Amino acid sequence: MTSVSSSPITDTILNFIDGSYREGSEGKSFSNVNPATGAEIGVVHEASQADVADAVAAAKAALTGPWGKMTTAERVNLITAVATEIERRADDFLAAEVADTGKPRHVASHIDIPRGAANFRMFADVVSTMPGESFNTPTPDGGQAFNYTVRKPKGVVAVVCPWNFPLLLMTWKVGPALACGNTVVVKPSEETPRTAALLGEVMNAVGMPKGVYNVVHGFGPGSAGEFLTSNPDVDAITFTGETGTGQAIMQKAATGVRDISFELGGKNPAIVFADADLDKAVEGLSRSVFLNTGQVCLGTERVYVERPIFDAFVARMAAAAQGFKPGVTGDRAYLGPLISAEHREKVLGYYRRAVEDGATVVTGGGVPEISGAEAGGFFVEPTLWIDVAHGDTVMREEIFGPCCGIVPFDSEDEVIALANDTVYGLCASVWTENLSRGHRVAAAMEVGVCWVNSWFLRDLRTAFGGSGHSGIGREGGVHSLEFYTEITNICVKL
Ligand SMILES: NC(=O)c1ccc[n+]([C@@H]2O[C@H](COP(=O)([O-])OP(=O)(O)OC[C@H]3O[C@@H](n4cnc5c(N)ncnc54)[C@H](O)[C@@H]3O)[C@@H](O)[C@H]2O)c1
Ligand SMILES: O=C/C=C/C=C(\O)C(=O)O
Repeated sequence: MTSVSSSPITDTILNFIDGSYREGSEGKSFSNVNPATGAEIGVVHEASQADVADAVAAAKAALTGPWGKMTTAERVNLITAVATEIERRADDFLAAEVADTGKPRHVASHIDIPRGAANFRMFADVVSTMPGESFNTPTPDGGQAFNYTVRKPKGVVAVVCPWNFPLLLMTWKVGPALACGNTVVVKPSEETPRTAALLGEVMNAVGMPKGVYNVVHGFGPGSAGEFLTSNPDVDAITFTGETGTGQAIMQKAATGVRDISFELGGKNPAIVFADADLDKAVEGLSRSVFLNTGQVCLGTERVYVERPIFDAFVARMAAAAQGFKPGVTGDRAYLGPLISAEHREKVLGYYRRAVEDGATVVTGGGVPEISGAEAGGFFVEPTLWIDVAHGDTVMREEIFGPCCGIVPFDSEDEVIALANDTVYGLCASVWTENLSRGHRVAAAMEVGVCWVNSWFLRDLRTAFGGSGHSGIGREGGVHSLEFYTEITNICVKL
C-alpha cells in the first residue's frame, strides 16, 4: 500500500504506523485542499487516540528491535539511504509539497525538497564525527580516575510540525532524531499531510525497520496532536509552530517530565543603516518579506531604516514588491497563495488594522484580481506600510504574510532598542557596509540568529532557534545531539 491512493477525483492520504499505511480506526477523515485553487484534492484519514497509541507503541518496540541494536555506522548508512531515495523521488515530493501548499514549484524545488535530503545527510555526518568527552581525574588517594561520556537515544520522540515548509521542518527533526538512534511519531500539520506520508514509502524502500518512523494525521486539541503529546510513552517532544500552541504542548509535556525543543513564532526586525549597499539590502529584504508568501518564521515583518535613505529604500522595496506577481501558473509566478482561507482572513484582518491605525499603504493591501483556475486560491497582494508606529499592532504581532512596516530611525542606540522591544527573539538582519558596526549591532540583537548583509543563509551545523516567545533550545549540528540524546558519564578508578 502507498501513502496516497489516487482516484479520479481526490487522493486518499493515510497514516503510516509500524511500517504500514492505514486509515483511521474511527473512520474519521478531513479535507485536503490545494491553496492555489481552493479545490479539494484529497481526503486525509484522521488517526484516533488508539491509532496514536499504536504508533507510539510501535516506536517504543522498535527501540529494542533491530533498530535499537544497530551500530552508529549502520544507522548512518540507513539515513544516508533515506536522503538518496528522497533525491531519487524528488519529483514525487515536489508534486506532493506543491499540492499541499500551493507554493510555486521553484520555491519547493530550490528550498523544501533539497533540504529534506540535506537534513538527513547533515546529521549522518554529525553523529559519525562527533567526538566524545573524557577527563583524566586525579583522585584524593593520589591515584587516577578516567571519566568519559556515552550518548544514548532519548527514546520515542514526538515530532509536531507546521505547514509552511512541511518536509523541511519535519526532517529537520526526524533527521537528527533517527541519527541519534531514537524512533519518531510525526504529526504533520493538518494542512500539509502529504510529504510526511510519502516519506513512509522511502523508509520502507530503504529497509528502515518498521516502527522507527510513524505518521499520524489530525489536528491539535482533541485530536492526534494532543493524543501524541500527552501519551506517557513519548520520551521527548520537538515542536515547531505558533507560540500559543507551544504553551499548550508544554503543559502536556510536564506530565511525565518530558524534554521539549520548541521553534516558535517571531516578529523579526531588519535594520538598514544609511551606508548599507542598497542593492543587497533590497534584494535580501524583499526575499525576506515575500518568500513563501511571507509564511517564513525567519521572515522580516518590520524594517527600521536610517532616515537619510528612508525614502530611497521605500521606493526600491515598493518596486521589488510589485515584482512578486500573485499566482503560481503564470510564467512570472513568484507569489503563491497563503495556506488557507482562514489564514488569508487573518492576514487581511491585519491589512485592515494597519490602515485603521493610520498606516500609509505604499503598495498592496488587498486581494489581487486573479482569473482562471487560481481564482479560488487564497492569494493576497504583497504589501508595504509606512507611517506605522513602532507600537502598532502590525509592528508587534506576528502576521505570517507578505507584508511589512517600514520605520525611520536616527541613531544606533535608538534602533537597537526598537529592534529588541518585542516578546519574541527568533532572528534579525543588519545591513551596513561598516562591518565593525555590523558585528556590534548583531551581537546586541536579542535573538537566536542574526544575519549581517544577508538573510536565510543556512549552515546546518550552526545553532538554530529562538529565545523569549520564539522558542526553547537550539537545534542544528551538535546542538541537536544535546536534545536527541541522553548522556551517561562513566567514571573508572584506575
Ligand atoms: N521557529 C521556527 O523555526 C518556525 C518555523 C516554521 C513555523 N514557525 C511558526 O509556526 C507558525 C505557523 O505554523 P502553524 O500554523 O502550523 O502552527 P500551529 O501552532 O497552528 O500548528 C503547528 C502544529 O501543531 C499542531 N497542534 C496545534 N495545536 C496543538 C495542540 N494543542 N497539541 C498538539 N499539537 C497541536 C498542529 O496540528 C500542527 O501540526 C507560525 O507562528 C510560525 O512562526 C516557527
Ligand atoms: O519558517 C521557518 C523556517 C525555518 C527554517 C529552518 O528551521 C531551517 O532552515 O533549518
